[in-house]
Amino acid sequence: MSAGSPQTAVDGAVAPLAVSTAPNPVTSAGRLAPTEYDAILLASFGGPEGQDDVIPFLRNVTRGRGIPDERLEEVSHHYRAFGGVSPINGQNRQLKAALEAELAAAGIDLPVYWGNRNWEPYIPATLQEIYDAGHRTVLMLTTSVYSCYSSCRQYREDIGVALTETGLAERLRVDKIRQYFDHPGFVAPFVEGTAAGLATVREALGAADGSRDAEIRVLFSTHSIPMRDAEAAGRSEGEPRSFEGGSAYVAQHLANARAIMAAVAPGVKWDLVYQSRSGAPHIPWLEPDINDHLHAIAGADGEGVKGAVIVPLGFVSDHMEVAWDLDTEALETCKELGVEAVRVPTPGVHRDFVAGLVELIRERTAQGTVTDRPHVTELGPWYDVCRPGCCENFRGAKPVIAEEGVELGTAHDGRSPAAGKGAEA
Ligand SMILES: CC1=C(CCC(=O)O)c2cc3nc(cc4[nH]c(cc5[nH]c(cc1n2)c(C)c5CCC(=O)O)c(CCC(=O)O)c4C)C(CCC(=O)O)=C3C
Ligand SMILES: [Fe+2]
Repeated sequence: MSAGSPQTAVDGAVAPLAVSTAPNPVTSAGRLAPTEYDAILLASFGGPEGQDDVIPFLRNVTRGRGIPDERLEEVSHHYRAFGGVSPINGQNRQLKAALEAELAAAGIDLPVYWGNRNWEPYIPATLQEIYDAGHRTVLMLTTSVYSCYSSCRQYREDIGVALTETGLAERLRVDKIRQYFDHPGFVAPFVEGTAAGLATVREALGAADGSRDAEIRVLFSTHSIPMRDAEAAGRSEGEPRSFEGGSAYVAQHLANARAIMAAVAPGVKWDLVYQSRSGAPHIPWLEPDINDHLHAIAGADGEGVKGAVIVPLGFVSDHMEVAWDLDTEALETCKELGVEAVRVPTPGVHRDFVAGLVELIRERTAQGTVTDRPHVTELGPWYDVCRPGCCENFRGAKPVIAEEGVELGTAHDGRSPAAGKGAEA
């Protein structure tokens, strides 16, 4: 793909995202019938709230994951530089408030509870709070949207372990909203941000007319994960598909990036790159790293890239992985290389994103049955209930929910209306 004359509008106009509501015969095998839920659980990563929390938080995150002490030491400095406070909790409080307001505006009477994997409020305490308030049928919405162990199975395991440890396994039903990477509510803010970012970089190069687009690269950035996890993402006995790049995680990002570029600037070159690698050096993770890639395309022997639009496609909010690894490190690399760069916002509390989350809730509830499941890639809409064993945990099986053949998390002790479960025709 090369540009001499730009193949794209330079006035900031974007083409509409190609949204499909066609059912996917493959993933509909993992659908649940509409259900009368009585609470939403907003589940997230969690982060420290002060300097004293930093080390205990990092120990929570890395427990049993084989992350070297030097890496923990290194990452602790990122948090220390922010006063020990991760932006993620504040962002989740804002998201919860925005979701509550949007649900109320839509006339949907569902309370929203918040629980984290790695910091207070912890998921087990939140499940207990939900139960004590009399709710029995819970729909979990996670702030992590793609398929891989860290983004999907680990959340399902944390609920499985929490239900088991709190003794609520037979008393509380917890289902999960599909991985929603390709829901238009998640993708639309990136379309808007990428178009604006491209306009800014063109202007910085003195080429608002797009005449230097051949020197601009859009870099879609996501969290690196170990190759073994990447290969196991979305893979299971029941999954008939093979995925581009050998990984559902990779394929989902590539498909999203294509959808965004088709809407924004079909003539501009782009790449998928990775960030925030941890783990021992001899263990292979997804590459290229964003900083290495910037050197490769813009350095002395590079391809002459002079402008970069950095799109944090893997993330829902501007938390530490964005604020540090992109805004501090990657933008610094761009400066060193003389590359004009902008970092596009994450969905955060963008109105399209919040409205999209309410749509995702509505497609699952019997209260306001919606059968459309919009998606902007051919991979989705993703499964409501995962295929057996998908996104394998190589460190040993744990109790898990929202997986075919697994009963855990499907029972409740009866306050809320009995809800039929099973795949829809
Ligand atoms: C796929 C993915 C997402 C995106 C999906 C999602 O959002 O869930 C994500 C998000 C996040 N990751 C975060 C922070 C950390 N992740 C770590 C470590 C790791 N992440 C991994 C993967 C992912 N991580 C993996 C494979 C590891 C290695 C350890 C392991 O195999 O489990 C470590 C340990 C130190 C280090 O190695 O960096 C920290 C501190 C924060 C909070 C930021 C804040 O505080 O604002 C967020 C949102
Ligand atoms: Fe992480």
